[in-house]
Order: sequence, then C-alpha cells, then structure tokens
Amino acid sequence: MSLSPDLLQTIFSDLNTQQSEAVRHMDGPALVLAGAGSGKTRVLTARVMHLVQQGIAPWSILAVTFTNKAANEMRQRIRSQLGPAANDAWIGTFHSIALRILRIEAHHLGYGNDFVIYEPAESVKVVNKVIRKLNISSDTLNAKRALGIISSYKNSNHSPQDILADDAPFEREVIGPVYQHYQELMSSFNAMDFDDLLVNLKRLLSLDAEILAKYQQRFSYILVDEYQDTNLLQFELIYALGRQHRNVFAVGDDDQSIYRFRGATIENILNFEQHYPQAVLFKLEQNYRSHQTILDCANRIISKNPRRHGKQLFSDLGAGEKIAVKVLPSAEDEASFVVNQLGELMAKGFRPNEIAVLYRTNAQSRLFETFLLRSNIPYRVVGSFEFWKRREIQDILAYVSLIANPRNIQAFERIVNYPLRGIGATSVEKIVTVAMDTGMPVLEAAAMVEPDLRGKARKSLQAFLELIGSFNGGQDYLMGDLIHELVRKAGIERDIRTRDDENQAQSRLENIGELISAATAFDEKYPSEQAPIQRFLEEVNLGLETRQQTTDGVNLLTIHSAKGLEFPVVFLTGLENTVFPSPMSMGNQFAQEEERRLMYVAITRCQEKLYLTRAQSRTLFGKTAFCGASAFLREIPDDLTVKL
Ligand SMILES: Nc1ncnc2c1ncn2[C@@H]1O[C@H](COP(=O)(O)OP(=O)(O)OP(=O)(O)O)[C@@H](O)[C@H]1O
Ligand SMILES: [Mg+2]
Repeated sequence: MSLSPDLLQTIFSDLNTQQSEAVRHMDGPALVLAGAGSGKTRVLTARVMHLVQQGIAPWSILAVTFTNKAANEMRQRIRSQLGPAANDAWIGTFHSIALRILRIEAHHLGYGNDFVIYEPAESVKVVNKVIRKLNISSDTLNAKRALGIISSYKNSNHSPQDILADDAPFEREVIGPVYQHYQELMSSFNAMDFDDLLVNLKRLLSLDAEILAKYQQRFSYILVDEYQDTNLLQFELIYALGRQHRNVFAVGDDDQSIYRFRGATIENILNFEQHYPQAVLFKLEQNYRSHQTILDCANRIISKNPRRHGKQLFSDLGAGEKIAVKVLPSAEDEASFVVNQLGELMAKGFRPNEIAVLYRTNAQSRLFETFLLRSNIPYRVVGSFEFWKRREIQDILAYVSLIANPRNIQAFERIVNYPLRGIGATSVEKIVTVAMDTGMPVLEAAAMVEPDLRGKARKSLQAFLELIGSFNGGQDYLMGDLIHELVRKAGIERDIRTRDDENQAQSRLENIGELISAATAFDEKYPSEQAPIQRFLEEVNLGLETRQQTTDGVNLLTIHSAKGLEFPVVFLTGLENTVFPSPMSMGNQFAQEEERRLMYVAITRCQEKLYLTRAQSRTLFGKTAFCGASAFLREIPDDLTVKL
C-alpha cells in the first residue's frame, strides 16, 4: 500500500500530547476516559489511521460506532487520508458488524446465509402465532409486550433455556415457552430480528471454537466509541472477540451514559480495568469544543452526581459569551422567541445547520416546527419524523378526516382496522370496491357491506361505524374535546400502552398529548368558527404542504439524538420542573442521575452560544399548567449567565 509520507505528520499535527499518546498506544487494552468534546472520537479515528500507517492491515481493524452516521463520518475521514484502503476496515455499529459476519457464517447456526431481517411489525406477527399456538389468552400477554420482554432478555444475554428455568412462575411458564417457540419459528422462517443479530453472533462465537478463533485472529485491533452506552451483550461480544490479541481500545465518558433505559450499563466503563487487567488509562482534559463558561456550567451540573470517575475539563478558547437565560410566559412564547433569535443569528451570518434546538421530549418539536414554518426558516428534525408525520398523529388525523368527510377512502383504509379489531383485508377491499363502483361515501358503502360479513368482523365494523357516527361529523365539538374523546373511545391509548414498549409508548402518548394541546390552542384561536373540524384539517395540511425539503436547516432534536454531535449555537429549551428532569425520574435515584447526565450532554453540545429557555406555563395533554424552573436551571451560578 502506498501511503503518503506526510501521513504521520497529518495524523499528529492537530493532536495534543495526551491525545497523541493515546493514538500511539499499540498493544494491550486501553481506555480513554474523558469528558465531552475532548477529542475522543477524533482520537479513535486517528488511531485507525495510525494503525494502518504502522502496517496493520485495514481488514484486521474493527471500529465500532454508536450510529451509522458516525460510522460514515469516520470512514470518510479515514478515506480522505488513506484512500480506498479505508473501505477494508470494519467500521460500523454493533448491528452492522454482526450482520456482516452472519452473512458469512449464519449457516453454522442452522440459518441460511441469506436470512432475512424482520422489522418489529413482522416479528409481532410471529409472536402472535406463538401465543395462539400456546393458547395464551390476550389478557395474560400480548405480542408487543412479549416482544419487549424477549428483547430485554436478549440484550442481557438470557437464552430461552434460562427463562424456562426461572424461579418466577410467569417467566417460567409463560414468557419462557413464548420466547423459545418464537426463536424456533423465526429460525424456521430463516429470519432474525434486530436483537438476534447480536445474540446470534454471540451464540456463534460461543458454539464454535473454530469460528471464534478465526475472528479473534482476524480482529487484531478493536476500537469502541461511546463505550459508556454499551449493554451487557455488547460488552460480551467485544470481550470474546478481543480475547486473543487483547487489543481492545475503548473511548467513553461515564458522565454521558444516557441509554440505561435501553439496557446500557455504565458498569462496563466503570469496570473496564477489572475486565481488562493491565489496561492503560488515558485521560484527556482539554476540551476543544466549547468556551470555558459553557464548560463551567456543564462541570457544575455533573459534579453533583455521586459515583463518577471525576474529571474537570478546561478549554483554551477563552471564557466566551455568557449563557443567555430567557423566561417566557408560555410555551408558544418560548418557540416564538427561539425562532426570532434564530432569524437574528442567521442575519448575522450563522448558517441554519450551525444551530440546534434541543428538548427533552420528542413532542416538544411541534411548536418549534410551527413557528419555523411560519417564518420560512428551513429546518430538519434529526432522529425522528416531523411532528405531523409521526405515525400516531397520522392515525388520529385519519380518524378526524373520516369524521369530517365520510368519503375519505384513504383515511378509512388507514384506521378501519386500527387499533386491531378483526376487520380483514378482504372485507376492506369489498367496501372500497363498492364505494368506488357506486360513488357512494365509503362509510355508507361500509354500512351496506356490513350485513354480508360474518362473526367478529361484522360486530367490529358495526361498532366502528357507530364510533365514527357518534361524533356527528364533528359538529358542535371543540377540536380539543373531539380528539381527546376519540383517543379514549377508539382505544388508541390502551392500544399504545399495551403494544409498545414502555419508552416508545410514553413518547407516543406525549405526542398525542401535544396534538390535543395543538387542538386546544386552535379552539382558543378560532372561538366562533362555524366548521372547526374542516378548518383544523386545512391548517394541518397547510403545515404539511408548505414544508420545504432541505438538507441545510436548523436542527431540531432530542437530547438523546444529539449525543456525539456539536453545534456553534444551541438552544436548550423547556427547562421546567414538569419537563426536565423528567417527572418520571422522581423518587428513583438512578433515573435522576441519568437525567443529570442528559443535562450534561445537552450543555456540552454547544461550542459558542448557549441559550437556556423555559416557559412559565405549558399545555400538556390539552391542560395548561403553570410550571416552575427546572432544578438544573436553578443550579447554574448567576455569574455564568445573563438574563435576556
Ligand atoms: N487537538 C485538537 N485540536 C483542535 N481541535 C480538536 C482537537 N481535538 C479535538 N478537536 C475538535 O474538538 C471537537 C470535539 O472532538 P470530538 O467530537 O472528537 O470529542 P469527543 O470527546 O468525542 O466528544 P463527545 O464526548 O461529545 O463525543 C471536534 O470539533 C474536534 O475536531
Ligand atoms: Mg465523540
């Protein structure tokens, strides 16, 4: 391989001494434990280049990142220095690496190497089959919940056999058999779910000593970014693969562990030196991202967590500007304020994608989207759909559209069997055909077809038509009330609570709550509207249509999605006692510590200009409540901030 003679110089020219030492480290386990913005990801990338420069074959280097986006960026950087050789290095997420290996080896586990990967929706169908086969009543266990439980078992490395031998009767007699049959059925379909990729890789490595040896030999150097957010299974994979060469190089920050709810365990980083005896520990203390004032603020927040490795960050970038704090009367005012400020910053020359608006819950994006649309400022929602395009919102809007317009076939098709009520595709097709052929409204066509249906489908269709009819076209309803009642009567809330895993359900319900708040705000805005339901739908559609497609836009994102990223300007919003720290963390010390780490992650995304905002009242689920300042906001010393 011909490498540029300047490569060494290029690699080290912009690294400090501590960073260079970490990059130069060759053999033996090592941990880079350092705070946000200290160059951990940069060190990891530089080390891959350095290894290649030292003559290590790229195909024997395994670098694991947290997101595909991070993997692409890393590959890009390495390619810019090493050329196409970069393509041979194994750079990717745990899942993408596992997939790549299993495509070669899955036949050793009884799969075809051309196995398919099932989306959660497909897996649910398989679990449903199992539940029926085992004669388990839906009151005892439904498929989504079962799948959630199975997933957490997989990620904590528990096999079906473990659960079949569990002490607790529910686990032993219900979950265990479902888990076991599910795995058997999936395997007979030559299918894996997302978790199976990791589980099967682990199985492969523990079942077959030859294969284990092959990959242990192959991966002479293993590097892992964001090590603090690995779970038990991921830890064991790295441990198994790194066993022979023992060249495991992990970088992370115990203060940024924020995925505990997904099974990540901070113990992995805290116990690194026990897992890998003789590990060399590198600390990076200089932060290159943020001005000192921002760091002081971050240090102050995180210092209150017990059980830390403990580190102080300093920056050479100077004190920089003070942190701007703004208190607004309402959440609408907050969004309007942020968007105004954005406009001013852009007028001063900041590009939209240099700016991020962060919030604790996904539902908070709605107001920002509304005001950004109005101001014609391009934006993108990172790591999620735009508010109005989220599934639960689209489902409810389909109901509202059908209530308003009995001819809306598209809406009918979307929700006639949502939540699942046993109206099959054939029945729906029949109804739609009648509606199309005769030109009658689809709801009338449904009423006409109904007597032809049998059993459950007929009863369900009747109930569905009654439900839609009970809203009387939406007349005499305030929109907030209509949606509130609809969510309850249609069983949407119950469906979400029982089908989605706890965190996802929470987020969906928050989005629905936000929709109710939007509807309530609409009612207040148009108190004497004749046909509110039409007007409401028009406004919503307007929002959807005028949306500009853009790649350079202001970034809207939850704090979780912001991990590892940086922006010159950050607005950290919704700093209220009802929002952040999450009220759900109340009374749970571990959850509260995690909220604090989230706050630390949020602050440390910022390079130059940090704005902290809060509203004194916010409408949650259609009810306007007054809220006090977030405890985190109150902890920030006055001398770091300026009130706007
Ligand atoms: N020695 C250096 N000289 C100049 N800039 C640097 C240096 N080291 C890192 N940087 C820059 O500092 C910023 C933060 O680096 P990086 O993202 O690697 O930090 P990190 O420790 O991975 O942060 P996080 O904990 O948030 O993931 C980046 O813009 C990076 O390019
Ligand atoms: Mg990083």
